[in-house]
Amino acid sequence: MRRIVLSAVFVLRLAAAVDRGRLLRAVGLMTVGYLATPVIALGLREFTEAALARRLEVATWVIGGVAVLLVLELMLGHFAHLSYFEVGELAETTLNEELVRHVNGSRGLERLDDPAFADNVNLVREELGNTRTAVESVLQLGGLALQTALTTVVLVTLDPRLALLPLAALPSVLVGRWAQNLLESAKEASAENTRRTRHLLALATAPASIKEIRLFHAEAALLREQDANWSRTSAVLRRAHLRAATLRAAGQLVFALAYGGAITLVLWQAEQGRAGVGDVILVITLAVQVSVQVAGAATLLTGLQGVGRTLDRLTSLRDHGSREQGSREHEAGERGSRKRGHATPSRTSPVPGAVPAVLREGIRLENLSFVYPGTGKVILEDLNLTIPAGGSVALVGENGAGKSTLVKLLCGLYQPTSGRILVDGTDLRDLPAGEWQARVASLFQDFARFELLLRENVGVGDVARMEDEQAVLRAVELARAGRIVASVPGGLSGLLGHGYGQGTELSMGQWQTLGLARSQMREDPLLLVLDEPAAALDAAAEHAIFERYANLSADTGRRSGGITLFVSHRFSTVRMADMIVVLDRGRVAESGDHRALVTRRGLYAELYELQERIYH
Ligand SMILES: Nc1ncnc2c1ncn2[C@@H]1O[C@H](COP(=O)(O)OP(=O)(O)OP(=O)(O)O)[C@@H](O)[C@H]1O
Repeated sequence: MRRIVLSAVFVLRLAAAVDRGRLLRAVGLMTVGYLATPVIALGLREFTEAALARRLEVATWVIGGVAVLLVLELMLGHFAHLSYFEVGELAETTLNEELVRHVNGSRGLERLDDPAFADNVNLVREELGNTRTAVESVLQLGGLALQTALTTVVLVTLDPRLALLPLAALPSVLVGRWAQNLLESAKEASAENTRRTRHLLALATAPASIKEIRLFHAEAALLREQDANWSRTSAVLRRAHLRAATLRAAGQLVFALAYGGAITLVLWQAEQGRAGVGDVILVITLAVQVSVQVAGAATLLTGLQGVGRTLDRLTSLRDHGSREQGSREHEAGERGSRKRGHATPSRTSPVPGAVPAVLREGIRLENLSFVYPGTGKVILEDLNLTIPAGGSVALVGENGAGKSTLVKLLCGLYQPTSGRILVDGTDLRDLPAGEWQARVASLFQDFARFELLLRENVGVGDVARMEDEQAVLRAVELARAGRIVASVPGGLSGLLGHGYGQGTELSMGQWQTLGLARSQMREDPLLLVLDEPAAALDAAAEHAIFERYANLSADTGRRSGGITLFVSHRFSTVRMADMIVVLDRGRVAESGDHRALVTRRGLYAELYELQERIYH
C-alpha cells in the first residue's frame, strides 16, 4: 500500500509541476462529477417515494434534478478528461526525458553493458506509456474514495450494518494487489527471455537482417528458437496469471456474498414495514454503485501498482547513476590525493582539469588494461604508447584484437580497468567528460543511420551548428559527399531512409560517407577517430579519402595539435600514417612508421607483404 500511496503522491507532484492549472481544473470537474453519483441514488429514492405518494410536482422536480445530475456526471467527465489527458502527456514526456538522461547521463557506456541495467531500461521503455494514464488513475481513485465515503454515509443512515458492504470490498482490493505482485514478479523473472524473443522477432522482420535470413533459409530455425523462448516465457506468465485470476475471483466472491446479504437485509426490512420501496431502490442502486466503485478502484489500484513498479525501476536507474558518480568521485579523490601525497583520499574532493585548447604533447597510454564490465576477459593488456600531438596514427590488427575497444577508451566512452590515458599529461578521467567529447570527432565502425533530413544527419556532428548550412556543406565537401546530396530529392532538406515518410534510402557506402561528413562538422578536434571509415567504400575511394585526411590531419595538427586516429585493414591506406600501431590480442606488438616496421620484419611486415601479394 505504501508504494501505491508514494506513487500517487509522486504522480500528483509531477502533474502539479508540469501544469498546476490544468491539474486543478481536472480535480474540480471530477469532484463534482463523482459527487453526483450517490446524489442521483438519493434523488431516485425521493422520486420513487413522491411518485408512490402521488406528489407529482415534487416527483417531476426531483426527476428533472436527477436528469441534470446525470448529464453533469457524464459531461464533466469528458471535460476533466481533456485536462488530465494533457497533464498526463506532459508527465510522460518528463519521465521519458528522465529515462534518456539515465541511459545517456553516464560518463561512459559501462552501464549499458550491465544486464540488470539493460533489463530495467527495457522494462521502463515498454511501460512508460502507462504512466500517461497515471494522473487520470490517481484522480479517479480520489473521486471513487469520495464517492464510496458518501455512499457509506447514506447506507449507514438506512442501517448501520450496511456499512459492511463497502468493507466487504476490501478483500478484493487487497488480493488484487497481491495478484498484481505475482504478475510483476513473473514479468521480471522472464525479462531476459522476453528481450531475447523480441530480438529474434526483430531479426526475422528487420530489413537489415532479412536478406541473410532469407538466403540462409533461417526463418524456420529462428521461429523454432523464438517459439522455445516464448514457451519458456509464457509458462512462467501463465502460472502467474492463473494464480492471480484465482486470487481475484476469491476476493470478488466475498463482495458478491456481501452484496446479496445487503439486498436481502433491506428486502426483509421492507417486509417488516421498516423500509419503504424508495429505500429498497436506494440500496439496490447504491449496492450496484459500490460494486462498480470497487471494481473500478481495484483496476485503478492495479494500474497504479504497475506505475509504482515503473517508478521504482526508474529510481533504480537513477541510483545506478548516483553509485557510478560516487565511485568516480571516490576514485578521482584517491587519484588527487595520490598526486598530492595525502593519506586520506576519500576526504579530498576531485579537482577536474581543463581540456587543453591546443594539444601540445599528445596522448599517452600508461599500463592501460581493460576488461568489459561484467566479463572476465582481458581485452587490452598493459598498453604503453605515446601518440604525439599533431600526428596521424593507424591502428591495425586482426579481428577482435581490441582496436575498436581502444578507440572507445580514447573517446572517454569507457574507463580503463587499470592504467591511465594521459592527455597532455592529465588523466582523461580528470577531464570533464563532456568537454573532452566536445573536442572529439568520430565515425564508428557501427555508425548510426539517422533517418532525418540530410542536413540534420550531417549537422548532428556539431549540434550547435546543425542549422548552419555553410558548415554542413563544408563537412559534405570534406567527406566528398556532394554527389549524395545531389542525388537526394530536396538536397540538404531531403528526408533520408524509408523508415517513415517519403525518405530516400541510401546504400551502405552512402550512409557511411554521410557518417564521415558528420565527423567533419567539428572544426579542429583534438582527436579525430575514424574506425574503419571506408569499410563500405571501394578501394579507390578509400585511398582518396585517406590521402585527403593525411593532408587535413597535418593542417589540423598544425592548428590544434589534433591527432587523427584511424583503424583500417587496408595496408595501402595504413602506410600513409605517421605512426602505425599493431595490436595483437590486446597488446601492442609493434609501433612505428611504415618504413621502420617493414625494416623490422615483424608482424606488420608479414601482413603488409601478404596483402601486397594478394592485391598486386
Ligand atoms: N560491449 C562489449 N562487451 C563485452 N565484450 C565486448 C564488447 N565489445 C567488444 N567486446 C569484445 O572485445 C574484443 C575486442 O573487440 P574490438 O571490437 O575491440 O575488436 P577489433 O580489433 O576492433 O575487431 P574488428 O577488426 O573485428 O573490428 C572482442 O573479443 C569482443 O568480443
